[in-house]
Order: sequence, then C-alpha cells, then structure tokens
Amino acid sequence: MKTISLGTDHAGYQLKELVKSHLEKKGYQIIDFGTSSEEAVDYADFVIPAAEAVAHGEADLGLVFGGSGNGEAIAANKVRGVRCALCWNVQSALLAKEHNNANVIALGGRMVSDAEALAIVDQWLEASFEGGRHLRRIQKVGDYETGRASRR
Ligand SMILES: O=C(CO)[C@H](O)[C@H](O)COP(=O)(O)O
Repeated sequence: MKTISLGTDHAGYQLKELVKSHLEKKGYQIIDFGTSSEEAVDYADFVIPAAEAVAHGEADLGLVFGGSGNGEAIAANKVRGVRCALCWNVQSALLAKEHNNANVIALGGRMVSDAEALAIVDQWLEASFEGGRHLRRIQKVGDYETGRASRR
C-alpha cells in the first residue's frame, strides 16, 4: 500500500485530520508532518517537509492543506521533483493525475466541503497518468527545473 505524506497549516488542520482518518481506513501508510492543532502557524514549515518526503522517495504521494491551498501549492512546487496541483473539485483532481501526473495535491479547507475534499482525494488516488503528449509536456517542465533546457 502506498505511503502518503501530509502537511498543513492551522487553516487546513481539520481537513488534514479528516483526510488522514479516511486514508488510514483505506489502508494507506501516512507520514504526518503536522501541524497538530488550529494554533496559527506558517504553512511553509509543514508543507515543504511533506513535499520533500515525496521528492526524496519516503512517500509515494503528498497532500498539503491550507485555507485556500494557494500558498501551499506554491510552497510544495518549490521542492524539486514535486508537481503540486491545487484541486477544487473532482474534475480538477482527475486532470491533476491524468494530464499532470501530480505527485502532490493542495486542498483549501476554507474552499471545499468535507465531502468534496474526500471525493477529490479519492479521484486523484484512483486516476492514472495518461502519458503520451502529457509526458512530453511534464518532461519539458522537469527539464527546465533541472536546468537542462532554457525556455528563452
Ligand atoms: O491558504 C493559505 C495560504 O495560501 C493559508 O492557510 C491562509 O493564508 C491562512 O490565513 P490566516 O492566517 O488568516 O488564517
């Protein structure tokens, strides 16, 4: 069974706990990088470690949470090797895997209902990367990230 890393700030804490319980019931291994309460914190301190766990191969996939998910996606995408997609509905989650092969997704706890969030997570986990033209595209992004190809 896959290992999934989790990271959140205070605004995503409740949703992180809900998703954690949902995934544990399904048998996933969880690495929880916190935060562990609704006390205000800075998302970079929790999201970047969760993203690094994916980049370093300690986790297969990662989930990051915040109020909107925007800053969390930005932070996760600073980690080399991470493709983090902000997901706000089931369709965006499906495409995050089928087209982008996102290895991390970001969710906004103030943006989606609990039911929507669980449906998003399940859709992303169940979907498959299509490859083909999408592989070529994510490879170009990866080549830029590793400095092998300038886009100018
Ligand atoms: O979504 C976020 C970043 O994109 C944060 O969760 C949000 O900015 C936290 O806001 P506040 O400190 O007002 O609770």
